[in-house]
Amino acid sequence: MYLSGERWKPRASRNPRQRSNLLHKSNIEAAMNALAATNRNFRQAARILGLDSKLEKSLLIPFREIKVECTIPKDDGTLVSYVGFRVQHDNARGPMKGGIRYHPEVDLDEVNALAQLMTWKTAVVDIPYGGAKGGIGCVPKELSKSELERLTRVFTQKIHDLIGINTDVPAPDMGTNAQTMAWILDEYSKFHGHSLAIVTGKPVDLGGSLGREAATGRGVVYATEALLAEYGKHIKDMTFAIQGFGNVGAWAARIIHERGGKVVAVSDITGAVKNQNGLDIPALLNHKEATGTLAGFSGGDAMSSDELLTQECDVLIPCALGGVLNRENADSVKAKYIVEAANHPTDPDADEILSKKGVVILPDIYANAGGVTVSYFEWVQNIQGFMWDEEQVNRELKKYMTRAFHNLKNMCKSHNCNLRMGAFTLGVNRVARATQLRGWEA
Ligand SMILES: NC(=O)C1=CN([C@@H]2O[C@H](COP(=O)(O)OP(=O)(O)OC[C@H]3O[C@@H](n4cnc5c(N)ncnc54)[C@H](O)[C@@H]3O)[C@@H](O)[C@H]2O)C=CC1
Ligand SMILES: O=C(O)CCC(=O)C(=O)O
Repeated sequence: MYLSGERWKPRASRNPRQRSNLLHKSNIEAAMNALAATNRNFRQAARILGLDSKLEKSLLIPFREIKVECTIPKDDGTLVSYVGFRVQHDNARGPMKGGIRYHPEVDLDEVNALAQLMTWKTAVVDIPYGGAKGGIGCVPKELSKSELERLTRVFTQKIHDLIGINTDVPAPDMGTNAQTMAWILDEYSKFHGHSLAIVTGKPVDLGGSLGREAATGRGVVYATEALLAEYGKHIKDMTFAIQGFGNVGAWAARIIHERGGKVVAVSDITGAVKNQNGLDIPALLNHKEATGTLAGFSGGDAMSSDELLTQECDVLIPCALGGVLNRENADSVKAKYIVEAANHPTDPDADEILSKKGVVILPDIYANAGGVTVSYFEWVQNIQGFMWDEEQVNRELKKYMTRAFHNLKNMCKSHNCNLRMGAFTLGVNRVARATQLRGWEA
C-alpha cells in the first residue's frame, strides 16, 4: 500500500552504463551527511518526475551561500569569534524563508541541507515562499543573555543587506526563540527603517502572530491526525515517545496530551523519563520550568536519552537533531509510525531499514511545516498591518496541513511511492513549474 514503508524503486535503465552509475551512486549515498541525503532524496524525486537534467542541476545549486565571522566581546571583556551562515536556496516561488539555528554542530553543509529542505517544505504546504536557513556555530546555553544579544546583532549587521521582507525572512529554529527574532528586527530596522515583516516568530508584543510559538508542534499534531485517520486510528488510542522537549517537542506533547494521547516517554539533552501509563505532561512542563531538567520528575522513571528512540510506543516523534535514526538503532525501533517533527531526523540507512520493517514515516518537509505556515500568516498580518485572533490562525493552519496531506497522498498514489517521495515530488514539482514559468531554465 502506498502509505506503507515501501520504497520507490528506480526503473532499471536500458543503458548498462547508466544502470551501473545508479547502483554505484546509491551504494555511496548509503552513508551520508544531511546534505548528501537531502540531495539524494531530491534526485530520486527529480527522476520520478522526469525532470530535465539541466533543470535538476539548477534546482540543486543554492541561490547564495553566506558565511560571516561574528566577533563579540564576552561579558569578561575578552573577544571571541563565531562563524555564522545563511544559505538562500531558491526563490522561484517567493521570498526565501527559514529559521536560524544556534548549535555547536552548525556548518555550511548542514545549513545547505536545511535551506534546501525549506524550499521543498514551503512548496509542499503551498505557501508563496522559497527556502533558506541560517545558523551560528555556538553553544547558546554557555552564553549569557547579553552575549547572545551581541552575537545576534553582529550577525544581523553582517547579513542585513542580503535579507529583506521580499527577499529572505528569517525565523527561529533550534537554540533561538522569539527574543532572538526581536533583536534581529531591532538591528535590521536601524539600517532599513521599521520593518516588522523582516522576521517571523517574534514576540506577539512586537508584531508576532498569536499561535506561532505553538505552531510547529500543533502542525505536527494535525499531520499525525491526518496520517492516523488513514489507518482508522485516533490520537487518543495511541502511545507516543517524544525526543526533544524544546519548542516543538513540548508543544507537541502538550497538545497530544490534551487530545487524550498517552505520552509514554520524553527526552531532552538533560535526560529522559518514561511511564507506560502515560506521563502527566502539564506536571512535567512545570517540573522542567522549575528545575531546568527532566531529571528528578516523580511521575515517571528516569532512563538514558538514547533509549527514547527504541522505546515501546505506537508513534515516535523526533523533535531534536538531525540524523538521530541511523543504522545503529533503526532495527531496534518499536514504533509503527514515525512523525518527523525535527528536520532530517532519519538517516538514509535508517530509512531503508525502517521501510523494510514496515514502519510508516511521515517526512519532515510535511510533518513540521506548521511552523513556517504560521510564519507565513505572521508575515501576511505584518504586511496588512492587521492581527488575526488565535482561533483563526489555528483554523487556517489545520486547513493548510490537511490540504497538503491530501495532495501528498495523491502524489504517492500517482507515482506509487512512499510518503517521503510523495512529499518530495509534490514540493519539487511546484518549484520546477515556477522555475520554468519564470523562464529560468538554462
Ligand atoms: N522551532 C520551529 O518552529 C521549527 C523547528 N523545527 C525543527 O524541530 C527541531 C527542534 O527545534 P526546536 O524545538 O525549535 O528547538 P529547541 O532548541 O527549542 O529545542 C530542542 C530540544 O532538543 C533537545 N535535544 C538536543 N539534543 C538532544 C539529544 N541529543 N537528545 C535528546 N534531546 C536533545 C534539547 O534539550 C531541547 O529540548 C529541530 O530539528 C528544528 O529544526 C522544524 C520546523 C520548525
Ligand atoms: O518559520 C519559519 O520561517 C521557518 C521554520 C523552520 O526553520 C523550519 O521549518 O525548519
